Amino acid sequence: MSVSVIIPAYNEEPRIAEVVEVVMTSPYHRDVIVVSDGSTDSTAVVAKQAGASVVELPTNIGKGGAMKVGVQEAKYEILLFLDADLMGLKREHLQSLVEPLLKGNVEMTVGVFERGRLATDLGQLITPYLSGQRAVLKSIFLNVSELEASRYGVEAALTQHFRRSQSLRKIEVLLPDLTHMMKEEKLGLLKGFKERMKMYWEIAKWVK
Ligand SMILES: O=c1ccn([C@@H]2O[C@H](COP(=O)(O)OP(=O)(O)O)[C@@H](O)[C@H]2O)c(=O)[nH]1
Ligand SMILES: O=C(O)[C@@H](COP(=O)(O)O)O[C@H]1O[C@H](CO)[C@@H](O)[C@H](O)[C@H]1O
Repeated sequence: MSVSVIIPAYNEEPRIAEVVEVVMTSPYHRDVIVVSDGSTDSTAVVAKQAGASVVELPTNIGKGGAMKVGVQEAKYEILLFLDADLMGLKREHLQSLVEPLLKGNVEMTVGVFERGRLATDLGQLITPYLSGQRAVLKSIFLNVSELEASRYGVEAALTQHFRRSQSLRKIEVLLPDLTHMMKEEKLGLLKGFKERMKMYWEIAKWVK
């Protein structure tokens, strides 16, 4: 069975190729969609060169909106979401994320970094439900309301949807030796911290 991979990306030119290239080597990830969310750098060009289908949004609409646009383009029922700034991604990680859905055991997996880097491991230990690495069924994703407006609240909203349901099943899967680049590393300490606070505010709105 095939899987659609959706990678929302905002100004990820230096990082996107590594992620797309790994996904392209995987046997069942035939549909690889990068949604460049109003990027002002060459994210879209680099993603295309690496082999992805690219949707270029003219303005930045936020992560949740970008994911929804990607889902509307997706060919398959199993969706795999990945962040564009992962460091150390391997085919085994993709397999761990999608296998429980391929077997029909659950409707969503959430990937948790393990032994990546202390700072990102700790973050995910405290709030695993925020992880951007997850596989979910398309029909369920499309049932969650207001994801377009959720920005960084998208993962919290998805997790809430599962918590409230009697029937939907999810599991956490460990992703060894994987990490991502933190906002402070991408943007500098001050701007990164400001963006982090904005992100927490966007998440808080969805934790009801
Ligand atoms: O407005 C935005 C902000 C972020 N992203 C993407 O969403 C993913 C997670 O964002 P980020 O790395 O900023 O989150 P962090 O991991 O630092 O919390 C990355 O692929 C970003 O490029 C996006 O598509 N639109
Ligand atoms: O884990 C977290 O607390 C945040 C912040 O991670 P960093 O402090 O930048 O390592 O990152 C995640 O949360 C966002 C909101 O759910 C997701 O959109 C990101 O994909 C995810 O990396």
